[in-house]
Amino acid sequence: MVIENAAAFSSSAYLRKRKQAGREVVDGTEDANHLRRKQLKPLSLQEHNPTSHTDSGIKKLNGASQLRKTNPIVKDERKSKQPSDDKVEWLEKIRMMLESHKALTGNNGHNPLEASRTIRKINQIKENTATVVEVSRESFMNTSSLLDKDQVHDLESAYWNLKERYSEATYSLAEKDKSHQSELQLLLESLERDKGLLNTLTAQISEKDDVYESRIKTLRGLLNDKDVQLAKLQGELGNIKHHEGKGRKKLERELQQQIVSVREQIVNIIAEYKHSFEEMQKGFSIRIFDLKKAYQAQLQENVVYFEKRKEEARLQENSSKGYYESLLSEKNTEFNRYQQMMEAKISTKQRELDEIQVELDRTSKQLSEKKKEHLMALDEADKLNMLLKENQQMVNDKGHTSSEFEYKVYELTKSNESLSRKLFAEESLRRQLHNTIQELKGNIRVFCRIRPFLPRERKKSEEIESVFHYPDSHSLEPRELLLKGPTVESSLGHVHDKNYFFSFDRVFSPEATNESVFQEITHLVQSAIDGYNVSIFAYGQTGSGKSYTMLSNDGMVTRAVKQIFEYIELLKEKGWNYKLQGQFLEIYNEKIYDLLDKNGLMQQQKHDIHHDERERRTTVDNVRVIDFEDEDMVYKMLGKAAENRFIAATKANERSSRSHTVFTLYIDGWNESMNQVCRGTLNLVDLAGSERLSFSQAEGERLRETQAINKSLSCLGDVIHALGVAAYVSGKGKNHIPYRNSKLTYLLRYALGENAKTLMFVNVSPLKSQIMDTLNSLRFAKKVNDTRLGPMMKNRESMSFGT
Ligand SMILES: Nc1ncnc2c1ncn2[C@@H]1O[C@H](COP(=O)(O)OP(=O)(O)OP(=O)(O)O)[C@@H](O)[C@H]1O
Repeated sequence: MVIENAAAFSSSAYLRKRKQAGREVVDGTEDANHLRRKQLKPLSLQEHNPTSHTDSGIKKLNGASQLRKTNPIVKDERKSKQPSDDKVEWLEKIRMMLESHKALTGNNGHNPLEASRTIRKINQIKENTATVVEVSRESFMNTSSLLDKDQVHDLESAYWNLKERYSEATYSLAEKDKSHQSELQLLLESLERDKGLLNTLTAQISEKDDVYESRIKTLRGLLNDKDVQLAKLQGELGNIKHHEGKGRKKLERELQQQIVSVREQIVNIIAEYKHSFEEMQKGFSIRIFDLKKAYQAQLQENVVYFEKRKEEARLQENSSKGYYESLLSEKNTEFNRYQQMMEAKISTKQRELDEIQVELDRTSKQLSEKKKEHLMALDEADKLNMLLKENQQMVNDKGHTSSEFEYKVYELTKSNESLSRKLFAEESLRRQLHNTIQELKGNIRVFCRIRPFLPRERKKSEEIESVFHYPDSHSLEPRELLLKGPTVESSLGHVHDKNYFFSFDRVFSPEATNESVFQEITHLVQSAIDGYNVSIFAYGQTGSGKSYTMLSNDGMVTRAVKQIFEYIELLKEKGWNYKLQGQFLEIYNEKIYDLLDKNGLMQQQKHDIHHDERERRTTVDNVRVIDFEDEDMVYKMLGKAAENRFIAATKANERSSRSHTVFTLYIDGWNESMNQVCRGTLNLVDLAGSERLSFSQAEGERLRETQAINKSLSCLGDVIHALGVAAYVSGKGKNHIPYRNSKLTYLLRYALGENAKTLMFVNVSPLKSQIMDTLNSLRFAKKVNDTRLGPMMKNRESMSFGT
């Protein structure tokens, strides 16, 4: 029974366990490699404490040795093969390797301190450069009113571009540093696992020692039992020797046999013990050898890997540091060059603007002198008229005609005629000067108007965050707008807000009233009275305030009509008479509708456009043109047009934002005594909503509408652009202007052109959710704004740097 137990413990079971332990080592190594390859989440440096694990492993081993010291048999047997020393030595080696790994990763692996020092350095350079950029930018912003929009825009773009590159560079360095650190952590984690495995194995070895100790104990117990049994038998044998008789011999033989058997058993137990002990020693040595080999391979691999990473990190760091430093210095040089260029431009512009200012002052002075003279002449004419009347009265009263009186009447009539001519000449001069001033301002102008938040929008706190800044709001004529754009992701995955800078002829913040806006267009209305073709457009997405600006009760249309009637009344004194006529058309799906003809509207009457090249006038077939005798007639007509528009629409609200309306006032004046005529037109256009309309989701009627709106708005942009190009190329008129590409541009052919004056309102919403539409509208308006017609702008263009 005892022998069976000992054998079962010694051979197969132990060998099976040893094999298992061997496989665990291999698995452990593979596991660590696998983890490294997979780059699992690293431990933080602070969590890692390799020394404590190593120490605890050694402590356990010492505990096992201690146990062995209490057992003399084990001690003697082990001394011959020295397994315990071997193990201690091997563990000590592993501990040293771990220590050297720790030192390697802490001091010589990829050095995070070095990387963060590099980042700090780069940040410092970046900060310095950013300060230079910021200071320069501010100084440019202060002088930006002296620059044209392209230059300011270029400067702004260069600035933002530079800023973006800096932040990308910084971000990239920080990312690299992060990835190095995480790799480092991963390696530390791998070591941690190796140490864990080592501890487990150490524990297993100790466990085996314990089993071994208890087995020895059992064998010793058995031996003791057998010794006792033997002593007892020998005692019995001694006692029997004193007995007499026949039975003694037999008893003696039996006892002798039992003693021999017990001795044999003892010998077998000792042999079995020796055998199993040798087996265990052999197995233990093999296991130690295997473990040693596996760990040495593993540690060697780690050392090679660390060395390689260290070298890679060093090379990478050197190259990226060099790259960003050279990028920064390149940008600095570029910026300095740009700064010098802009300074040169500023001083040129300053000189040019000074000259223009002098010219404007001179013209304005001339104008006010003429006005004074004109008023004095009016006074004189009144006095002479009075005198004439008095004289005629005297002649009538006295009932006699004297040649003296006739002569006086003749003289007075003559003088009256001369005064009328003078008045006419002065009015002509005023018109000429007014036009010169308008041309100096540019024949295409763009005003940007941001509508206020509506009461219902104020309830949504996420919407009322302001997306606009007004950099020159302190100025009398604010022109600049900064849009805080949508959040974007750079090519390096860096997420940030993008800002867009725009500059227009005027920027009206949400507080601006229709009255203050009209102040800025009153000169254009005056030009229409003076005989020019003037168009005022409202462009913008649905709900951005186009109709409010143009068609509301105190909007541009109402105010323009009022101004025209008041002025033509004044002109009567100067011998000018005027006839005012108007039409109101709607363009929907590239078809024209007459909003003043309800029946024609319902029957979808056909309206063809005709152009009279000589008169530079456009007429449309089957359209009602109303004669206006007073302001009220215009307002009634506007009311009727709004009513008919509503009736014509199947889905009233949608159609109103998806069609263009064109209100045209024909202003015809004549001066009989001077035999002069002047013919001006004023077009007030409320354009269809410019929101980004996707073809993919539209179908049927909606698709047609979308196509029509996109086409006509882009044609409008193309025509304005082509006019801008045509103004600067030689052989004017030869350039093709694509008026025919849409109904809107074809209808407004003479209102959009070299001698015409165009103002575009770009209306934008303050809502954050509509930022992309706002950006699109502002970009379209910028394209229009960049097109300049008129002497001043030609002059400006020739002064700018041609890049
Ligand atoms: N400057 C402003 N002050 C006060 N309210 C305004 C202003 N601009 C627009 N609104 C209001 O905003 C709303 C939308 O304006 P409006 O109808 O003029 O936009 P729209 O661009 O013409 O839209 P649609 O293309 O649909 O015709 C209206 O309720 C209008 O009264």
